[in-house]
Amino acid sequence: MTNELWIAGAGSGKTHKIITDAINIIDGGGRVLVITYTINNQAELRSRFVELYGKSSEDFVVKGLFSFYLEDMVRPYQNLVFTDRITAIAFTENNPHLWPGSTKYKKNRGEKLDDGLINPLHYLTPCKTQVYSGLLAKLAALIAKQSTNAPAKRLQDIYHRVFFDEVQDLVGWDYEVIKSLSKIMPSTICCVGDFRQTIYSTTFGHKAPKTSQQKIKYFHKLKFKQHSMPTNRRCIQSICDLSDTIHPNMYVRAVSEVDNIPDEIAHHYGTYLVKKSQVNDYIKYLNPQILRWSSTTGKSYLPANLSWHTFGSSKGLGFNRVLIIPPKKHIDFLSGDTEAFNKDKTDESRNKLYVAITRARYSLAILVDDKLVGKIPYPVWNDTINSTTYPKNNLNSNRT
Ligand SMILES: Nc1ncnc2c1ncn2[C@@H]1O[C@H](COP(=O)(O)OP(=O)(O)OP(=O)(O)O)[C@@H](O)[C@H]1O
Repeated sequence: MTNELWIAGAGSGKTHKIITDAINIIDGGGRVLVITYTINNQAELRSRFVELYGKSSEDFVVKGLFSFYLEDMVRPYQNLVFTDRITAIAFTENNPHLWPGSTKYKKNRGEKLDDGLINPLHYLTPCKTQVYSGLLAKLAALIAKQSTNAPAKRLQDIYHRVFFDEVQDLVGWDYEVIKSLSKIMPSTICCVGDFRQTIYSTTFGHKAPKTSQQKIKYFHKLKFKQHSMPTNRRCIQSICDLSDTIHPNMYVRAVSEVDNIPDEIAHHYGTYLVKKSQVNDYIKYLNPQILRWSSTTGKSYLPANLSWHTFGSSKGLGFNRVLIIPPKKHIDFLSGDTEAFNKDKTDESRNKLYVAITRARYSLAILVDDKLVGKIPYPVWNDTINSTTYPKNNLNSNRT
């Protein structure tokens, strides 16, 4: 057996695979570590493990990426580099060594001091007890090197399998860490992800690999065996077909394996437009999970006290019914403007649309201005619908 890379589309069963593999290992007396980037995905992994296993287990360990770096890669060996104990992570989206809003570096922040020793101010805040999140992977890679891979040896002793989920979000130094681990663990690591869902980046900077092609090449260089999963097990075919339009000509067609629509859902399924003037009725009758571009999108016309996710925070989740509140750019794209994303510096906006669409199992509705109806090639939710035809207690927001 070799280390594995599973790259597969939304809803193909990547999370399901992690959990069922983990259960098999735990039933055989083993211990599993799953590392993922977002808090929502950590919660989703834990709850789906309990759903399938029937209870929680201390042999199923889920950690956020930064906690993993700090607890497993850095802190046990930090004396090799720093004297003070690192107590916490200082979260940084931007390079903390640059003056804000500028490309100018602050003084004395380089990695090495004049005497060749490591400069604490490169990795740690001035009080020297907090480590910058964006430099944790670099520090973990440094410690792995200086300790001749002691963290990997320790992990190999503790865990029978180590999963990295949402691997598309890893960049640069994260890959140096995976390289150091794979030297000691040639058959323990399983990386799982979908490059169409790259919407975060774990850190700033220019270190490769950054693009999906570079990342896949890196895994191949480390001798990871690549696998795929051919079908979508979450979304019905019409939702798969809409999701396939988001990255045209890049991937094979998503084929749905969902052929059974529950009775309580069957009165409304498929892909629809919902007019702004009817959004309150739609929400009232169908109780969809609301996914909005940002926390403020649609604020002026959506009812207050709704439960919602942003497109980004919905990653990893699934719902029977979804109502998308898109930004103008997404509406332009869905109206046929194939160049709507052309000026974007990254694929984040396009990928967020793909993530949002693929959260829906049975019905996907997209909110549009009334005047745009007719310009977008999807049916409009039936505005003459009679509320008595809708069951009061439907299953619309059940997570999958
Ligand atoms: N082998 C399987 N047997 C039965 N159900 C499955 C299987 N694989 C996946 N499913 C179901 O299909 C749905 C989607 O699976 P899952 O969430 O694991 O996909 P995913 O690839 O992680 O999705 P995403 O990347 O979009 O978050 C879930 O409801 C899951 O329970």
